[in-house]
Amino acid sequence: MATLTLKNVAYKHNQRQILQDVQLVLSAGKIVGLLGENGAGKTTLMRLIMGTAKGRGEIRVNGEAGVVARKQHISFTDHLSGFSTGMKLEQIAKFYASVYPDFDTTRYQEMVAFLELDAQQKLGELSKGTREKLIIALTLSRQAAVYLLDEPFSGIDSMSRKKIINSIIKWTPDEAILLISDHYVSEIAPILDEIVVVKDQTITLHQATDEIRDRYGIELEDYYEQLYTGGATDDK
Ligand SMILES: Nc1ncnc2c1ncn2[C@@H]1O[C@H](COP(=O)(O)OP(=O)(O)OP(=O)(O)O)[C@@H](O)[C@H]1O
Repeated sequence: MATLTLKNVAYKHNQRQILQDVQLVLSAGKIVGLLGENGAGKTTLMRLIMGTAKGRGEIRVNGEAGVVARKQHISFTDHLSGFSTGMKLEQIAKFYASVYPDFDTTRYQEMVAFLELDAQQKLGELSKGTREKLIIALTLSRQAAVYLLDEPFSGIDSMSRKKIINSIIKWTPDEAILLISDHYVSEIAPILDEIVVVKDQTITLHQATDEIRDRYGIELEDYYEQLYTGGATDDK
């Protein structure tokens, strides 16, 4: 079963403390919202989990702490920055299939059809939203324990958002952990099992969404808003 644990994780950039004292335990079968304001450190946390940023502390995925072993269990597409803009989508998919033995081409083709991507289009021709759809298709087409989606809804219109949410529900394996970051919770609230809030350089809250609704009798959006206006407390 998939597990992701972070113990005493800290990260500095140019002498500036970005994250510190980060503790987190996530277990299999959960869709987890990683929430926080601009610059809170959500992307940094994903890059630390993936091993593309190096910090202090211990990060384990399925018990593996070493970066190479850990990476094999994680599917994360870091903004496709390594690909040239002239590459066609079908070439990118072929590259993924050749590099990742766990890449499921059938699943990818299904997602391409569902998200209405054009395999002949070039990366540089994609709109922001279409690019996000491609990232989701590539990321979820791998068979991994942990999936990381970094702000898949930025710049996305509401129809595409619904499609993306539906693809997440349909294609995220039941036994995996999906960590999905966003500034706002409203867009993804219906599919989240847990939320993790990054604030003041650390994780200030990790709670099940059912518990929030049951205990406080309010929707996730309102609860999250209260965290910033001082109304909600974390007494976990
Ligand atoms: N490699 C880096 N180069 C420059 N700045 C960095 C780097 N790594 C972290 N930072 C800084 O760390 C802070 C957190 O950034 P990060 O992108 O993780 O936040 P975020 O929560 O994902 O924000 P956003 O929601 O705006 O994407 C920022 O102040 C950023 O400038």
